[in-house]
Amino acid sequence: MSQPFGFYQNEIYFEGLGGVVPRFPFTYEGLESRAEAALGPSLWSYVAGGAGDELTQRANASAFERWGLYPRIFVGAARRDLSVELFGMTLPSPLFMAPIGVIGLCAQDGHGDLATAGAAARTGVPMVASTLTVDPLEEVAAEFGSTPGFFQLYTPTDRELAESLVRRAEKAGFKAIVVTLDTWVTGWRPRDLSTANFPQLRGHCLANYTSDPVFRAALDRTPEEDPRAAAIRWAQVFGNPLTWDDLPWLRSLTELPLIVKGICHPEDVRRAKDGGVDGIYCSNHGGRQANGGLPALDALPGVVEAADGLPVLFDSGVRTGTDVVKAVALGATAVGVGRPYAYGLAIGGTDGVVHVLRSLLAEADLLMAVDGYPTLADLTPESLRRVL
Ligand SMILES: Cc1cc2nc3c(=O)[nH]c(=O)nc-3n(C[C@H](O)[C@H](O)[C@H](O)COP(=O)(O)O)c2cc1C
Ligand SMILES: CCCCC(=O)C(=O)O
Repeated sequence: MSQPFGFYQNEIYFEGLGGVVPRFPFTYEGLESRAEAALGPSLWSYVAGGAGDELTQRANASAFERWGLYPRIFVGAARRDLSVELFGMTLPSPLFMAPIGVIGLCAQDGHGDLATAGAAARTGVPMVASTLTVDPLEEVAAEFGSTPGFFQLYTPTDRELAESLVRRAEKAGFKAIVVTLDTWVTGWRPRDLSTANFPQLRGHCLANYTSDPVFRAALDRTPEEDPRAAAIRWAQVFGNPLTWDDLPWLRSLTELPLIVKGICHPEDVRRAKDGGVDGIYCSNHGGRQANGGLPALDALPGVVEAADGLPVLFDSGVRTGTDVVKAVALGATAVGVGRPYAYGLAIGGTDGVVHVLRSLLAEADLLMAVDGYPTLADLTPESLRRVL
């Protein structure tokens, strides 16, 4: 095994001995305030904002406070192993980067998807690339190095286009397809409404569409000649209110592992499982879609139980390494980080994302060392106690 994740702490201290002041913040609040300054009001409201009065968004994060980890003694957790098996791959840790649409814009040069993919290559932490990347999916995949990447599909109403996107993702080397089910229409987002964000962002969402032969064939004039017509066509095909009747078709799209994202109800898990999916992704989209809902963490145990051995990916509210550990203890196979890495990207490009990922992993690793949980398998619901 390469050096433990917790070694990041030593690196920072060594640099400190040499008088080097850390470039990036170590708390979520620190990331937020630096990112807000870097992004400017419009992008900040898009990334930081959520649905309604953001009750669910806040509840997602505070749900982690209601669980406390028991320390175990005399365990000798000097060596930790955070590796995890997922869809036949061995990942160095349970951490992955959740899909973030138009994240490209968060980087100074506007190519943040490529910078994020570069951070995946450097850390071994997989990126789930959104359908809404600013650069085409093939260019994003080319930056992954030996780290596996997953492709997140927003299923268009044009089935042929959906098939084409999946074919391209397969060809580009993506290792799994994540179909997001909770965003065929965007939720009520007051911050985006007050900055009239979406019409502006829309122009940057199109790369995977305008580079697609099926999408292009449906246009009278090329997107280069008539970008407005391409944007209109995109708005027409983007959102598909899928039903259970569509699951067999989705399943037939690929031989790659198929994961459905946005699942919180155990009954939905059972139906998805019956439909032959390979993984369940428990998430409420970081509180960006529906407000007033259950914190995703509170939905996780029911999802895990119903998944009955099927891998469960989780996100929504993960802010620290201890959050990662708690989600694993509650049964998540892999844990997605969202906004924090977008903030790292805004602050420092690839280096900023690498910093956020390494910080999360170092904190998780050191917590497992101090509290006596040498492997992920040692973390179970019995390791936790409800504290509030
Ligand atoms: C700015 C932004 C854009 C997002 N875009 C997508 C997307 O394109 N596809 C998707 O499935 N989820 C998207 N999500 C949701 C994330 O994948 C994830 O569920 C969410 O960020 C988790 O919440 P957290 O960031 O508060 O932890 C987006 C989230 C943010 C913050
Ligand atoms: C039109 C959807 C935008 C990307 C997304 O999923 C989000 O903002 O949460």
